[in-house]
Amino acid sequence: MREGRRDQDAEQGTAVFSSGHASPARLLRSIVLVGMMGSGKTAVGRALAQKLGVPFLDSDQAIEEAAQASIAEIFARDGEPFFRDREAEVLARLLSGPPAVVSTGGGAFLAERNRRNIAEHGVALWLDADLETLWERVRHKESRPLLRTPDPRGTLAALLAARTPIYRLAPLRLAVDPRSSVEQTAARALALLTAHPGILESVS
Ligand SMILES: Nc1ncnc2c1ncn2[C@@H]1O[C@H](COP(=O)(O)OP(=O)(O)OP(=O)(O)O)[C@@H](O)[C@H]1O
Ligand SMILES: O=C(O)C1=C[C@@H](O)[C@@H](O)[C@H](O)C1
Ligand SMILES: [Mg+2]
Repeated sequence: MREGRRDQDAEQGTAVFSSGHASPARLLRSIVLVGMMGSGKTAVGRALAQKLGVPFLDSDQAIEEAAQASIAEIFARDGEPFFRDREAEVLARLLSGPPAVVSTGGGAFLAERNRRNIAEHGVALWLDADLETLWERVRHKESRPLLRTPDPRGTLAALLAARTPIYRLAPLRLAVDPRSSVEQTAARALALLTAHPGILESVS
């Protein structure tokens, strides 16, 4: 790790990190990033995992690897219900391992079975971004099949409105500041986790 020490704790098999002035700490539960497409779950999740010295896992990427197909291809070929079943299976598998940062697909937290699984094995952290920020980040990408509509911005707005009450069920929320870089947002996520009991255990 660039900014701090990273050891592998032989007994626990989990990483111990110390970054900047913080004391060394061990991640006790997986951090599961939830929120809309474009909120930064993948980008921020990867940076956060690096800071914590734990594996980074992404349910969308794991589905694509297992299916040897892109998410857009799976949606087109097998339909959304099939994708949601694979998403639940993959998420359960990713959550069954040692503590990690797990980024989910934008719809994963909507399913009760996934919320239950996440609460059992980890803690959900909602990346709460506003419509403008989300739209700026997703508008030039073709990879999100749910936005392949005649009015993708309107679709994004409708999804945001419908999903926000469910994302609010996450125990942790980070308001995404569009002026913050991925690195700065990951640092803010780490500060939030450090302040919340039961997530990081001091090992000093
Ligand atoms: N804090 C940030 N600052 C600048 N760019 C960002 C930030 N967070 C994410 N991005 C960029 O926005 C785009 C979307 O981010 P990302 O793919 O991480 O979203 P996501 O929440 O994983 O979306 P999905 O649910 O579709 O997987 C990417 O190009 C990413 O690099
Ligand atoms: O918001 C959603 O429902 C989705 C978001 C992406 O991460 C992918 O999981 C897929 O495109 C569906
Ligand atoms: Mg993602």
